[in-house]
Amino acid sequence: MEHIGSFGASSYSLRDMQLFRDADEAQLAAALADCVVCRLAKGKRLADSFRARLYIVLSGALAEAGTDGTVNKILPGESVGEQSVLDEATNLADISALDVTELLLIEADLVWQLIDQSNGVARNLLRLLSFRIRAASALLRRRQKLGEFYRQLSMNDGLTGLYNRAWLDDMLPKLVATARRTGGPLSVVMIDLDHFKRFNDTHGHLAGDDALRRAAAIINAALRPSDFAVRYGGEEMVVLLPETSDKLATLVAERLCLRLRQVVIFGDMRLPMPHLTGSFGVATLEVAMDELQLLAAADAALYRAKQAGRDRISL
Ligand SMILES: Nc1nc2c(ncn2[C@@H]2O[C@H](COP(=O)(O)OP(=O)(O)OP(=O)(O)O)[C@@H](O)[C@H]2O)c(=O)[nH]1
Repeated sequence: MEHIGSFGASSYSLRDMQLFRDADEAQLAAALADCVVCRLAKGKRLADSFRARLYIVLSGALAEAGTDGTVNKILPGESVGEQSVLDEATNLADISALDVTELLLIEADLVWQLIDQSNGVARNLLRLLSFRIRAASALLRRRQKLGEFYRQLSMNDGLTGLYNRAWLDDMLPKLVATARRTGGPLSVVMIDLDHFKRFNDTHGHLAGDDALRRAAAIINAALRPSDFAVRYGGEEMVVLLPETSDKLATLVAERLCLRLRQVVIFGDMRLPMPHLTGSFGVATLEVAMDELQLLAAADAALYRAKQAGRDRISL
């Protein structure tokens, strides 16, 4: 960074600077006359490792790079470093010149002096900081929303919108632990669509995808808000039923089985497989079981439902 003279000897006007707007110009001009004006070549970083200072852009522009890849442009009349002056820390993280840039450099002591002497400067500084806090909060809110969006994406299955296997692996142990702690029942229903390979072979994979989406929507819509539907893999789904006994889970599975059977995939009954059916395996957590054994029990029950002729439930 090259020192090119004093502010008093330069042709720059205080009127154009946010921090000095509506403040006593003559008083400020006298106070700032000896301050250094320096020039930063295009692309050069504003390296300020040892002292907290305020910089006001006189011409050109600075780029302040955030840790999230955002770039904040600082234009003539705007300043950087207010916060580092106030908290006496050097935090001019990653600031570089977008163009040949001339800066007014004000040492921290002088900034404090100006604040003490001028209500206008103090007010402008507060306004600036308030604006920055608002901008930072808005950015934080945007990031939170984005984070929530990606969290949802990572938990849900892309085709059906049901929870995915990763969510199940995370959540089922927690549900099991809760059931153990409270002593309440926990049931699961494993669901497998019947003859789905034949459905795909007959109507094509895209129609198969569509049917799978329909089946998932039917199952999801038939559950209580406290239940969870998960795509377990392929055409297999799992329903988690907290606070649900084996008797109640059987009723739920029967309802799901009936609802699925009633769905009309193709209105034209002359087409092969105009309906979808599913087989359902019900299991309820027992004292010695962990989550894997609970799923294995539901899977074994599902196998029995398939063996018994499909389109039915089994315990
Ligand atoms: N369209 C579509 N098909 C899928 C998807 N995931 C799995 N499948 C198909 O589902 C079929 C499952 O076939 P199988 O495991 O043989 O079972 P099935 O034909 O349903 O027979 P049963 O289960 O014994 O009644 C396979 O053809 C898979 O390709 C998917 O996301 N979309």
